[in-house]
Amino acid sequence: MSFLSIKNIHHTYFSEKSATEALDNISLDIEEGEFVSFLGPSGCGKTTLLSIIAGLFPPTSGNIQLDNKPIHGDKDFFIGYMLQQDYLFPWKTIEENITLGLKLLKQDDPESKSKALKLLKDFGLEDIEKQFPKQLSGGMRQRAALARTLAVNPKILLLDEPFSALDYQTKLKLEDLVSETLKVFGKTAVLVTHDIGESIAMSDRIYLFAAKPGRIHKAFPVPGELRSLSPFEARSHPLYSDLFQTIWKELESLETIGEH
Ligand SMILES: Nc1ncnc2c1ncn2[C@@H]1O[C@H](COP(=O)(O)OP(=O)(O)OP(=O)(O)O)[C@@H](O)[C@H]1O
Repeated sequence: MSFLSIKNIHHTYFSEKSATEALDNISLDIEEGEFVSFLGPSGCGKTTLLSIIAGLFPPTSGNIQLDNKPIHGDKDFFIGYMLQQDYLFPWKTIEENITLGLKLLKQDDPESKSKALKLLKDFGLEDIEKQFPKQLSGGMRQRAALARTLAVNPKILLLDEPFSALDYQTKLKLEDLVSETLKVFGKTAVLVTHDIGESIAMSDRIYLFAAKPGRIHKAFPVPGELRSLSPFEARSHPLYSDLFQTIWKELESLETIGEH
């Protein structure tokens, strides 16, 4: 079985007056160390699926397993979440924020702590470790959030539009840092994004979702030539432009279908 195995997931949100079918028969497999993106128009169920992978709630039906174990109810599973907002604790220093997860999990042995502090250094945060989040730029705060997420050594990283609130230059730099770090750590990751370019530059595979109900429209493997480059370098490769055009046309066709 694959590292993350999702089989025939359906999800419906029920309220007193209505039922919204958010996901219709989603099946996909992600191998350990792969980087996969969920791309698609608003409301196509990307965040719902990411939340189910995170174990925030179970799907209405279907099966999901991580590392051969069901996700729900298994407290050993370790899932790192990185969001648009950094959610650092404002009253704690950057160093305290990064080591906090270790304390909560009672993993703050000297070795884990020194690994966490090394991340701080690797991410260029060592000079500001005693500062508080509000003293830092958005890019620095996201770097600290990434270090905090990796410090607890999660099995999988779920990235929900983590770059979308940043200015363009910072976003490109952070994409490179995240991509390089995940390759070095061999981490499995799922990125939710609206940005076609970002999904091509960072992923091994892209799932394009369609809406109403949310479903996988098509999967696009990213050519290996791009995977050996940094996201920044990948953006100027001809294969990047080819895939961009292909996905753009598919997205347009989805919108046309939606208009009728
Ligand atoms: N808590 C909820 N209760 C009811 N309906 C919901 C809830 N959360 C999401 N939905 C509906 O489920 C569908 C999928 O939503 P979801 O947020 O997963 O899509 P998305 O692709 O992540 O959208 P976006 O890109 O805008 O964030 C939408 O129709 C949305 O309105």
